[in-house]
Amino acid sequence: MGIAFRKYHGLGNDFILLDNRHQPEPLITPEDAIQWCDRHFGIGADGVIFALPAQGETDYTMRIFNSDGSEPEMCGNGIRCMAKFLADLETVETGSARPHYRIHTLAGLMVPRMEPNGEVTVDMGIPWLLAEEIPTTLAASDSKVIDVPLEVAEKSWQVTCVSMGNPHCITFVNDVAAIPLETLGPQFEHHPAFPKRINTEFIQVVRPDYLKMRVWERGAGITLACGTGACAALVAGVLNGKCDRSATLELPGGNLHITWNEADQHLFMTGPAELAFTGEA
Ligand SMILES: N[C@@H](CCC[C@H](N)C(=O)O)C(=O)O
Repeated sequence: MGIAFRKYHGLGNDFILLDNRHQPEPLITPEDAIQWCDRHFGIGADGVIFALPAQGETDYTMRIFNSDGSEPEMCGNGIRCMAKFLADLETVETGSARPHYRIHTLAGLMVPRMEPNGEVTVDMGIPWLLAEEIPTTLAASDSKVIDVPLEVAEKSWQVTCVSMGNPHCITFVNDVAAIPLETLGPQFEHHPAFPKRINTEFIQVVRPDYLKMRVWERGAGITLACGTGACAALVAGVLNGKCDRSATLELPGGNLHITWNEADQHLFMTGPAELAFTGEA
């Protein structure tokens, strides 16, 4: 007997979801995840997500392995997919699903809420901005990293760093389509200034409420969308005076809507989460 899985995606950022609610340890190893995520020899995905038992005052716990087997702290598109997965499981089991979930992650509490149109809005918590929190050596540990120079591929880039629990390095450019992401991405990811590696977003400001984004993800490479990256990019845009606190982020896989509340500093992300197919591996 194999392990049953369901594959979901958020704007083409795709994940294998496992019902791990009966035991606290992930059903498969990081090595298995590498094999399962392989697009030629496996199921194919950007990561594997485990719906685990609750911790503390939460409903469930989420863990994720990237397609290279590393374990990130958080995943924005993934948590929308996890909410949809849980709602689908609960509907089969009890005939109805909760309108929202309190989910424990390595980045703290996240709260996805189901929208009437099928999209999911997630309270992503508060961004972390200090260099030691990212982490990066680009500034003193208790300083923010806003519009500082970083040497990559024999060029100086002005970068801003934001942690959404996981680390992001954001660069504003005139034309995202002109960025050679395949060659630049790995050089940002493995730059010695980032001891835990980094997710890298290139952002083009079309209007203060509309940004275009391309992303190179730590542990996964080029993906069609990144939820934590879109949140980090909006925060970087606000910190650099380039965008509004509420904006649409256009990614290769589609659009996300992000709002950074002034009152409590929480970020809210709204976007789709869809079932692609189910199987057994
Ligand atoms: N695609 C995700 C982020 C997944 C984790 C990332 N690769 C990391 O290592 O931090 C998202 O939608 O946020």
